[in-house]
Amino acid sequence: MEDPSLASSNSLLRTDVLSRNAYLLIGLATLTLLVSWFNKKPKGPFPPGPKGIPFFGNAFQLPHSYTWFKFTEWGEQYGPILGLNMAGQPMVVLNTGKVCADLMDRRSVIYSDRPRFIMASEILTGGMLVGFANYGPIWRRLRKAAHLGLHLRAAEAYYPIEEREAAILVKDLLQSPESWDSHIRRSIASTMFNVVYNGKPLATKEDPTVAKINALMHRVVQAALPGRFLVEIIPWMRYLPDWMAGWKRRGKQRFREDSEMFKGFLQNVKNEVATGEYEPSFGSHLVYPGNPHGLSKDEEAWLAGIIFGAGSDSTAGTLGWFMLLMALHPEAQKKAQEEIDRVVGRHRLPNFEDRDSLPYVNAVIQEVLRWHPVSPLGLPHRLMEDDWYEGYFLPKGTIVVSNIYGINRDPEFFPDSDAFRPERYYNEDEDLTKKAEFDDTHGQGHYSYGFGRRVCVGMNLANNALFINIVSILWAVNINCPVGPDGKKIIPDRTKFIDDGLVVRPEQFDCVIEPREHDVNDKLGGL
Ligand code: HEM
Repeated sequence: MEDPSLASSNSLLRTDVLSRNAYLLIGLATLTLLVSWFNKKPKGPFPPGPKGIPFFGNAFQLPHSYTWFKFTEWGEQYGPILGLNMAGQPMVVLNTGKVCADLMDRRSVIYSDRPRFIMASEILTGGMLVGFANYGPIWRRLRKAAHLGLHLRAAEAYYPIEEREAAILVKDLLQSPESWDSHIRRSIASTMFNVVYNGKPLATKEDPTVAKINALMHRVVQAALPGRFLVEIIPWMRYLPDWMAGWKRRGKQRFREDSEMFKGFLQNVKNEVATGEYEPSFGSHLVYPGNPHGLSKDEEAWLAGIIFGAGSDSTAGTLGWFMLLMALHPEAQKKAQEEIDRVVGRHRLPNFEDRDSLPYVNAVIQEVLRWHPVSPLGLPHRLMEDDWYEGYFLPKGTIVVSNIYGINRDPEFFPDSDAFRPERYYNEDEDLTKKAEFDDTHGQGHYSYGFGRRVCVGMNLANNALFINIVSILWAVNINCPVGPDGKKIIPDRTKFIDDGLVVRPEQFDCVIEPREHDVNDKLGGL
């Protein structure tokens, strides 16, 4: 979704004061790039990759969608570390877990920066969007505060919110199963909103507050796309006075409005904390007097808002893949349900205390995350110093992309990798008491949460939300493919997806959701 207030500045050639001179500026940018290109003397060989065209290199060879398939294909041809030239900007794509871990985990001290996003990070979000922030003092403060509120133990404080929302989701699915996607999105938005700000469950996924935060996230992601703003190619334009640069003026105005919005949300939490009567939330942890994170008021407000924004669509998108995979794999669904019935019984909804006794359900969750990560290429890292790896020279400033989709399907670690097989998370005789080990996956068994110091800071919260929703859905309902007039199953196309720039989720598909027992609704209690 494009923000109309910024849209007028989105194209490179518009009727802005500057756009009249756009050709001149593009010429200047080209000249600058050419000069720096010819002056560059590489200190060693750059990793191999497809041959590009003069000056633009491989910039026009990347497809607009399914990029991860192309990277996987190139990886098979050129090796685990693929070198690309994006019009003078060196970029490497890492195609195995080992290379990702060697560089982004084990050398994280120089692989943890992000590429510079002038419009998206510096102007629209004042440098306070933790996921885009450069590796420096602001990011360190934000990340530390985020970690304090979301680490494994801290995330347990949000169990009651997650259990309540999962129960509401089940009730909604039983009432109007055809709207399953909306129910999932409402439930996760409500979970994340309450985890961050606390309050009441949200009534719909179209809640105006949520819609505003989502719009901001989309605005930022759109602004980060290559070619959106000329300033990304000619960085000195960042210093043009506002009266000369409409795009900058409008961006700053947006930033002021969004800052006010986020401060308002957090003020409500502050008011509650001041009364002494409040439920713990990420926000209450941030504003609690005496907390040691050292954030400014603006940083606090932005961190809370962005945690909501980063957590909602990613978790809901993963649940979308879960629904698809359950419709496609009734045998795995049945096995998980049998385990749940054995451990939990049929008289109550599952809860977090059941988790350790449900190894097969946990394996289903790992396999969903592995099979289709919502962020197939993660977020790009940027190399902060010259580096050497396996005889290749990687210059400072290289953009480093992890092909998470491809790595999660590396046949060496995940044989028959296209198959949905939760059993792969157990040892060979599929003894559910013995977990299989997967090196360098931060204990996850897949790479979907990224790497190094930039690894997803919300992964514990995401894993918790996925567990309680998945186990509750499987306890309550069966998910099946619809049957056509010819009596045959209508199988959803597992290769179709929506990529909205933030997450990749399956294209809308029909499935039949039915209660596992006629009185399942009565067992949900007084919701
Ligand atoms: C299934 C759900 C999720 C997936 C698959 C996912 C995946 C990712 C990935 C791949 C990255 C980039 C890591 C890197 O740069 O190497 C990331 C970063 C991030 N994620 Fe998640 N995420 C999920 C849920 C969440 C949740 C629930 C939250 C918040 C509570 C969250 C907050 C963040 C933040 C703030 C960053 C930026 C970290 C930084 O740059 O320091 N994510 N996530």
